[in-house]
Amino acid sequence: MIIVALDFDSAEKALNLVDTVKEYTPYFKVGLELFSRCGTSIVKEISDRSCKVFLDLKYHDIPNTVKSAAKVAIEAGVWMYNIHALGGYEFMKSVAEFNREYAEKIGVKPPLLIAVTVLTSLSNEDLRLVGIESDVDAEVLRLAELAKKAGLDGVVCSAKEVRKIKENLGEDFITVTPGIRPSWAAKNDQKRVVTPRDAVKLGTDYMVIGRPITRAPSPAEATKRILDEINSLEV
Ligand SMILES: O=c1ccn([C@@H]2O[C@H](COP(=O)(O)O)[C@@H](O)[C@H]2O)c(=O)[nH]1
Repeated sequence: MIIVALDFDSAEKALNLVDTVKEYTPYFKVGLELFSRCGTSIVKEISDRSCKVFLDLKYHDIPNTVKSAAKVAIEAGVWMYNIHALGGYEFMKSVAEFNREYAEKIGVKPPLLIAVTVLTSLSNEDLRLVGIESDVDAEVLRLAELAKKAGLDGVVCSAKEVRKIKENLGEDFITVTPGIRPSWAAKNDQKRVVTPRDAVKLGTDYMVIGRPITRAPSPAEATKRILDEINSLEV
């Protein structure tokens, strides 16, 4: 499944893109730029088009502050949102409990809650520079284990780490993987990249794809090309 990252500076640009590619995928990601510009109205406008919103604000703060922000995401009706696993076990556990309890209180289905492990723009060398001695693979698995124990639904990681996560934590534990790059697209600032075809082979649940689609001369053709490459796996 493809989640298209709507990294735009206006609702108009984002909604044009949604209208152009929603026949290929109903999943869209609203991140820091678009949410800072538009707030929850953009979530409503995308949901009104029968599409699902992954709110990618990567909450990382003390539990009380994040629970207050999570209220906004739950009330807005997002399908999925995320927090940083580095916020810690107690933090993740209390947000997961709050997610279920608050959704029940206001009478909605709890959104999926997932944890960011190690950003796909980071490599082993980058971890060393911030004092983390373990390799990315080991760090991702450790944080994913903690997220599962805390009651989260899944993690954000690179598709490179999906097999290890599924083998250790089960096929049902959701993996959401940015850093997806078709062979014909630029890597940009992503370091742990995987092609869409390989990501599917590795068992990713949701691929997050931004610039290869949104900055393509024809976003619809780029999405179709990616889907054709994935579907050619089945022949
Ligand atoms: O580890 C992470 C977590 C989130 N992202 C976000 O995904 C998209 C990727 O966009 P591309 O244009 O395909 O690179 C972007 O919105 C990031 O904020 C990530 O890349 N890595």
